[in-house]
Amino acid sequence: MTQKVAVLGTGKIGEALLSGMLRGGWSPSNLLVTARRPERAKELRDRHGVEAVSNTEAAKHADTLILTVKPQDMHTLLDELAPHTPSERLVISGAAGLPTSLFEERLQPGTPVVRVMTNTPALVDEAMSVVSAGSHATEAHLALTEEIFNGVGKTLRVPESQQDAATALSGSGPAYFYFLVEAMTDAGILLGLPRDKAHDLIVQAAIGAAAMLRDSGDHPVTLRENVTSPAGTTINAIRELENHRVRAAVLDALEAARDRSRELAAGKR
Ligand SMILES: NC(=O)C1=CN([C@@H]2O[C@H](COP(=O)(O)OP(=O)(O)OC[C@H]3O[C@@H](n4cnc5c(N)ncnc54)[C@H](O)[C@@H]3O)[C@@H](O)[C@H]2O)C=CC1
Ligand SMILES: O=C(O)[C@@H]1CCC=N1
Repeated sequence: MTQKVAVLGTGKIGEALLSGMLRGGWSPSNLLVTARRPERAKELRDRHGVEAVSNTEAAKHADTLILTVKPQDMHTLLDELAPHTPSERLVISGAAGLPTSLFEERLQPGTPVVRVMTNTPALVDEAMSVVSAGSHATEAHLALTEEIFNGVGKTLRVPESQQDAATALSGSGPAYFYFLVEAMTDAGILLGLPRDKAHDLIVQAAIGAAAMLRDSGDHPVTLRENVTSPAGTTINAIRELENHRVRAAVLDALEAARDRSRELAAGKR
């Protein structure tokens, strides 16, 4: 049977996923999108050749519904979907924080729900999408979810109890690296480099370091030690990072992100 998949609330993440599915060979005729604004629906139709429908039409006609609205908008969407969503639909939530139990309570009894936390590198097929099953999701539902998200990068299954932590590490993770690149580029300005050259140097250092982390098989400590010459330049910088408690700041920062994911689950806006 050909699966029909609908992306509901097609913003940044929804569109990244949609474009990845199209690149991965999904036919536009098997995909539906929904959007809040008619101009956005037209944009998606023009850009990707997919049909834009209402949320209730998507619930009626698609086998799988991928919900990519903000957590704060999910309750309104579920109010709309609940009366029109048969229990055999696979519902995939891409929202931070929200547990599968919330969807199971709001939709028909027995509805299979899968929770996924992806990240914006989906736009360049380098996402990490962390996948957890709700209580009615089977191996087949997880496999279909992974097939969809493998189109935009890698997938990893975790128990749902680890999803808030995964959100802090990998959902939000790219933002920390961008923040660091921004700060390091400013440091280049401080040291007298033109901004474009500073940017190029830092971005290439980031790409090179990422490739080493992925491909060398070496531990990050070894990779850092290999850069850090006795009485050299790097150790002076490392001393300042330690003086400023950057490691402790990272631990606190990711814990704060994890805590916010839990707050979203509790419905805190
Ligand atoms: N931005 C990121 O890096 C990541 C975001 N997420 C999650 O993905 C979800 C979406 O995030 P973004 O794409 O960044 O947000 P976004 O704001 O770009 O997209 C959400 C879209 O949903 C639409 N929408 C809201 N209510 C709607 C409704 N009732 N019917 C139809 N459309 C509706 C909005 O108009 C908007 O276009 C969130 O739940 C977020 O937690 C997950 C991983 C990473
Ligand atoms: O900041 C957020 O809430 C979303 C979820 C993970 C990344 N962005």
